[in-house]
Amino acid sequence: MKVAVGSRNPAKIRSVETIVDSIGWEVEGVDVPSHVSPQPFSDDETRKGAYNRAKGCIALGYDIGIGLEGGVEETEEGLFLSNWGSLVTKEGQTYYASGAKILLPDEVSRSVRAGTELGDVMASFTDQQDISKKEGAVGVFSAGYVTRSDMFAHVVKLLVGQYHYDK
Ligand SMILES: O=P(O)(O)OP(=O)(O)OP(=O)(O)OC[C@H]1O[C@@H](n2cnc3c(O)ncnc32)[C@H](O)[C@@H]1O
Ligand SMILES: [Mg+2]
Repeated sequence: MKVAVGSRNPAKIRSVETIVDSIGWEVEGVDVPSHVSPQPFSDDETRKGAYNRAKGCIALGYDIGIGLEGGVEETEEGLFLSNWGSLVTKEGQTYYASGAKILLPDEVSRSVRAGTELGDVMASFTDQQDISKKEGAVGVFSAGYVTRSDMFAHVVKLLVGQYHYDK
């Protein structure tokens, strides 16, 4: 089974590898377009980005494409992190799962609303350039209890699990 993750971000690739290694799926990280803005601003946009990435993998000839997308969602309480995943098969089966959500601190939300990508805001907030490829905002603001890879690994379990339920 040739499986691709629609991203070169090691935090995303690792989260898929962790889950599918044991079922014998080979995984590659590939560059595909999300066809949404670099910083999605709603659940819908984030979910679409995940789906488009998964479809992009199928267009490249893989049997299964997995798309993982990070975004934010405005609520009455403030700006929440929003994460989505989608798994698409070459036969056209499509699955969705969303990831954990946490409220972002005001200081971070202000910069994101003003137009800076969350990854860049987090890089200056933590003084670590590649934080989005490591523990991510979710890791930082959960004191390391749930890293970006942990969070996406849960999404991938939900995706692969739904796929297996159907088989
Ligand atoms: O290379 P890709 O796959 O695009 O990986 P990315 O880190 O840019 O991730 P997304 O496009 O899915 O996320 C959109 C933006 O939100 C940022 N982001 C989302 N979740 C994050 C998190 O937990 N920590 C840091 N940045 C995050 C991310 O860095 C981007 O600026
Ligand atoms: Mg991105």
